Amino acid sequence: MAAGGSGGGLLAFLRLLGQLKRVPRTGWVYRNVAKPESVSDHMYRMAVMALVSEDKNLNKDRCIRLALVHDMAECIVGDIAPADNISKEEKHRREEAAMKQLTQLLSEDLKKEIYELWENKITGVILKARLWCLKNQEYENQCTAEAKFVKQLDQCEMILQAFEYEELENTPGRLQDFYDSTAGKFVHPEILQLVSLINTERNKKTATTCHPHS
Ligand SMILES: Nc1nc2c(ncn2[C@H]2C[C@H](O)[C@@H](COP(=O)(O)O)O2)c(=O)[nH]1
Ligand SMILES: [Mn+2]
Repeated sequence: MAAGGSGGGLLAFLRLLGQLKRVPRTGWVYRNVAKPESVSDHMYRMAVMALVSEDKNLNKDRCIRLALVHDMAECIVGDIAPADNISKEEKHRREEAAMKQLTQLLSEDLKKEIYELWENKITGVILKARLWCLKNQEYENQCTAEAKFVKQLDQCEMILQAFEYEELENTPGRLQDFYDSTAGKFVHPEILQLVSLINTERNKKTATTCHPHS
């Protein structure tokens, strides 16, 4: 690891990043989940989900990097959930400023690498984003197959976590809205297969609870 321009930049970057371990995922906080995971918990499993992908058409290394970077700005901005009713433009503005603050602590090469990986996260099209696409920016504006795959991992990891909370708290079906809001958003075959497995396991639990004597 090369320290950033100011030498102490790398340590400052890593300490800011460490805040992700203490940022609870807002979606669970709003639903009163007892011990909500952190943003880094979420991104770690996403990175492993990318690691175990067998799709040879995807650049797996790039997917892992995108997963590790996609919510990085939340160490400064916090975890903005749809329920916060903050516009995509305002969310992007805050996260863009945070990513600039974070990456300016690193060397020029690393700054460019990490900032460009992050930039392709905007869903929907903004003219500026299209220009970024041309410069091959990644996650923020869903330019590449890898960015689209990682976006689906983002939502798949979330519904898997919702199922696990329902199991842990023995409240089958309680977090149904996470399933409703992501319905139809999964396209990649591997992710569709994983979502199907999650739904099968989850439906068993719900069925058992509805008819405890069955
Ligand atoms: N209730 C819902 N909450 C959602 C949904 N999509 C995301 N979220 C939550 C999960 C996180 O706490 C936060 C942002 O998630 P990102 O991974 O996009 O940073 O919002 C949803 O569909 N329903
Ligand atoms: Mn995420």
